[in-house]
Amino acid sequence: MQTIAKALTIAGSDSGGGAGIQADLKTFHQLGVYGMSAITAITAQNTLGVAGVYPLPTEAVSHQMREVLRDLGADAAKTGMLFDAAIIKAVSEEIRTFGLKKLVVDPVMIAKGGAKLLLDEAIAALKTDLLPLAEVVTPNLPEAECMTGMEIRTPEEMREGARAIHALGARNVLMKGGHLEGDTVVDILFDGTNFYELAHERIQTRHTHGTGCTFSAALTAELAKNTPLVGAVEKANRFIFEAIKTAPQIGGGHGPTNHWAVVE
Ligand SMILES: Nc1ncnc2c1ncn2[C@@H]1O[C@H](COP(=O)(O)OP(=O)(O)OP(=O)(O)O)[C@@H](O)[C@H]1O
Ligand SMILES: Cc1ncc(CO)c(N)n1
Repeated sequence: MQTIAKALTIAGSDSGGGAGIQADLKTFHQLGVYGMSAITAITAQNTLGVAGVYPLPTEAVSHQMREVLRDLGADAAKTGMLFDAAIIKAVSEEIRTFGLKKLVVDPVMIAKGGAKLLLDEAIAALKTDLLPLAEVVTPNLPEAECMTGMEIRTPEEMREGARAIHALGARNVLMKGGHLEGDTVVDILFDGTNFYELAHERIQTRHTHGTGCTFSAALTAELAKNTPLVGAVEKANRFIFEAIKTAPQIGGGHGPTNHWAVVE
């Protein structure tokens, strides 16, 4: 019996189920990976927005990670919403202690409805403590702008932004292009030497809640299964495209994607 691949999500809870650890665990499961979680914050949230944010005590986050990693271990892990510098530092310490190498950092900062999921005072800790531990960091364009101070609105500016973020220590940078203008969505992977561009048509829909979480969870699941990085990014890209295209169309606002999406 082949040992099941295991992935750990270190992220916030989205009560609406479309983003956060809920999206991550559903995506891990759909891609055949055993999912585990260390919750960093609770949000009272639905498709209309985030009504409340309740960060957990730092020790509660560290303790969840230690209990999972000392017993079950993880073949790959991702970080999502981390909220403040203390949580970022505690999470970074446990990642170093347990030697987690296949780490996807999804630098969650602002929810689609505009709610702040990362305090401004935590940006520095994200860059100095967490990015150097990342196998790959997956910023959307506003997050990349925040981390670099650059304006990033075009594929060329995405490539320059990727270089700048790589210089902060992440081994690979996946710039997510959902916020680009126009009918084509381009994701750009930079490995420190080469750029890999994945372009596809923009799906005209409002149901894109949690697309970044779902994408990075799919990427994490593939890395947990030892898929090489470029192949893992390609699979995650296909998964999120199908998940958006077949979204369940629920909720009065930005609805969730389809975490039951099937891709080869
Ligand atoms: N309308 C769309 N049509 C097709 N692909 C999309 C669309 N919107 C986003 N994507 C894809 O979804 C993935 C996530 O990109 P996006 O920029 O939406 O992340 P995000 O802003 O972090 O998402 P969220 O904040 O909702 O979690 C990328 O692979 C992107 O190409
Ligand atoms: C808990 C949580 N994490 C991440 C996002 C980003 O969509 C969200 N809306 N909620």
